[in-house]
Amino acid sequence: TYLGRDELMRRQIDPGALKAAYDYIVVGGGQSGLVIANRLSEDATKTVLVVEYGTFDDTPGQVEPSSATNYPARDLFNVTSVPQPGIGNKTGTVYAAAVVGGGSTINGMLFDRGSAEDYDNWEKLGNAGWGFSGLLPYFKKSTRFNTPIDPAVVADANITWDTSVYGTDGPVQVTYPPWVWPGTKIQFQAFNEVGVPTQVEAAAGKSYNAFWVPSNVDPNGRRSYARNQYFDPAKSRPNLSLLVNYRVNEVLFSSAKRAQSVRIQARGTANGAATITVNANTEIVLCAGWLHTPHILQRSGVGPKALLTAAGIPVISDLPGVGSNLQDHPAAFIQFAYRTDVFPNPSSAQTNATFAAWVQQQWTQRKGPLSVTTGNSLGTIPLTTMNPTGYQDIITKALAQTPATYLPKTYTAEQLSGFVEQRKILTASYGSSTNGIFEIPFSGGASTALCLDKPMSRGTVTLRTTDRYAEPSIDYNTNINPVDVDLTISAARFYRRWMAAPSMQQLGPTEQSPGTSLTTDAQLSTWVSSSMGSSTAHACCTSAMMPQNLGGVVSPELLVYGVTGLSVGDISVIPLIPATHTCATVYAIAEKAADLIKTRAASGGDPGTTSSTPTSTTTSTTSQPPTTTTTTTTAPVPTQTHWGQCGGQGWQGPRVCASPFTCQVLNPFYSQCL
Ligand SMILES: Cc1cc2nc3c(=O)[nH]c(=O)nc-3n(C[C@H](O)[C@H](O)[C@H](O)COP(=O)(O)OP(=O)(O)OC[C@H]3O[C@@H](n4cnc5c(N)ncnc54)[C@H](O)[C@@H]3O)c2cc1C
Repeated sequence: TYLGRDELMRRQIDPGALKAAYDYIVVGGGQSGLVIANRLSEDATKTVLVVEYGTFDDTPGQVEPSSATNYPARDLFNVTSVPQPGIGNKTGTVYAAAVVGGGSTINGMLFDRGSAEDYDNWEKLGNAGWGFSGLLPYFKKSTRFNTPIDPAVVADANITWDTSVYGTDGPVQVTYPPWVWPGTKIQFQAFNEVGVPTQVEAAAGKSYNAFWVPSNVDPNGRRSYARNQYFDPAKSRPNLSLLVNYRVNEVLFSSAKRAQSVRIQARGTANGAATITVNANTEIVLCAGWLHTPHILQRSGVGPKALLTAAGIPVISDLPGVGSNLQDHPAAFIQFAYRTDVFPNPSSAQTNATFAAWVQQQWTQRKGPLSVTTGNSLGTIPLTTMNPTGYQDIITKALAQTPATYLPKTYTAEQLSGFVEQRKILTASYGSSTNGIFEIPFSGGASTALCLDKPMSRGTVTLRTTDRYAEPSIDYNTNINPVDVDLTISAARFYRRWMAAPSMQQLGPTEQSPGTSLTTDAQLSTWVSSSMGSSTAHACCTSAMMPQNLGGVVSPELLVYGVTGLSVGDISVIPLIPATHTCATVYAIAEKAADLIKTRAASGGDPGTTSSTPTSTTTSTTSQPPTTTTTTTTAPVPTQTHWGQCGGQGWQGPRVCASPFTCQVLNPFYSQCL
């Protein structure tokens, strides 16, 4: 079957075979969790258990480039945000992976890094060692750059790179696919004409202006990701165990507030049904992603005191920042059409049968348009370029705001101070010519998503006080801060300038939305509200690495404040969202996290090795000891859904689906066929 159940059964450990204790327990076998589990289990004397809510996705197509825009529901949590007043009360799809390999199993395979300033900003927030120079070794360690297989495509499109900023033998394989739509070259030229030069290698800390971005695919064009590059090579290690289809409910603490065990429950079983408690000798590492790492912390008594008290959860550590500081890249969809587009273009396969046949023929050699994932070129534009005469006014406006006005009402004095620090750094980035504020993905198409890379608004992930096991409440607070609207208006006006560039005229661009009649700030602000979506699947920052007196949740060593033996190794530790798609950054964070964990274990520092009786944080579930009885998994397997491939390549807006599929626009950025 599509899930490859035999393979699934071979790979997962049986819940009955669980040991009473492991040296390390990694919560979540997603992207970061598999990296950390691999690195920790390199030491054969250390036992590592990974507990993952999802299962294996062995669908053959899931490693093909076409999977980059499918986002299969079987591999995602089913969550929707609360209505967003800043964008006309729309609710938004919440993107959080529920599958072995996590986001790396289903993402768009666009593999870029932020600019050096993005990471240096983290360091400025009190996180020594987390600037670009501190992370570069881990960007390298996680990657291996393969020379693109088609030198003709490289030469024709003038794709450039610098191998020195990638690894040579890291797990994740990175390269440029053998296809570029001809219109892309014209778009690069037009960028150059409006003051946006092309970078030679953006991954060298220069991912601003216009640049090429590789895909995380192997030389055969197949997805290279955490599951096949970090887990599969390590899966036969006797000291590494992965339990799938289990949810971690809580972390349990000793009376000395040392994280001592996790309480887990089979997926799909009723809350309050039998649970199992597994002990950790050395450390528990939370890698459940931006959505569930804060949720698990809150359920475990680590979070905002008022929230925990309302939910009847004893407070282990009052950390107001758990679940706050939520950031993503919201996107507004801008639509143009080309009257005199070059041939072939991303729509040609739908309109020209000869070209469609050629595309299929090329794909038999794993070349041509079907080798492309979501595209390989980006404009990430500094505000000083987008709005040279108005950027200073936006900065002044941001700095003049009373911070609490646009922040969640739950923010404490510490969190407000933390936001003020963030704002100082963010506004410096708004005035920088070497840091991008808006992303414009382009691959030959005329329409695209304008993605706000540095939002000023902050959202929340909040446990439901009446049902702690229900999915948490997600409030992105998209565009709640008017500065974000000003930035998006700047981006829309800049896009028009780009479309008006001399080179672009050979394509005959015509504006469709916002529409040429909308010119004033007020008109464009209405358009922003109607066209913007909350997420491009880059949510982060909900257990931020910042000083505790600024509302932080973890230290620069990634240890959770107020307890011992507990760390976070996933995307939620990011304090400020970088101007990049987040996958490559998560690999670097997880690689660095693994080194930090190993180093402190070797030095006998935190978390120590004391053991005492765990204190339960809830009485609503029943703990049962692990048994040695062999049982087969009782966790339900999601039902199969047919997923079709949407027509078109690159960012072409709503896509045409082949009958009998119906095209569903997920957000302005991506669409899929149901
Ligand atoms: C649809 C989509 C498209 C994307 N496209 C791109 C792209 O093109 N380029 C790019 O750079 N980035 C992209 N991203 C972002 C990137 O993939 C993510 O930021 C990254 O994978 C996050 O890694 P993580 O380890 O923090 O979380 P995840 O990889 O999400 O891992 C979290 C894991 O924890 C598990 N889990 C959750 N709760 C529990 C629990 N209670 N108990 C046990 N397990 C639990 C989940 O099942 C999941 O496997 C995309 C993301 C998505 C979702």
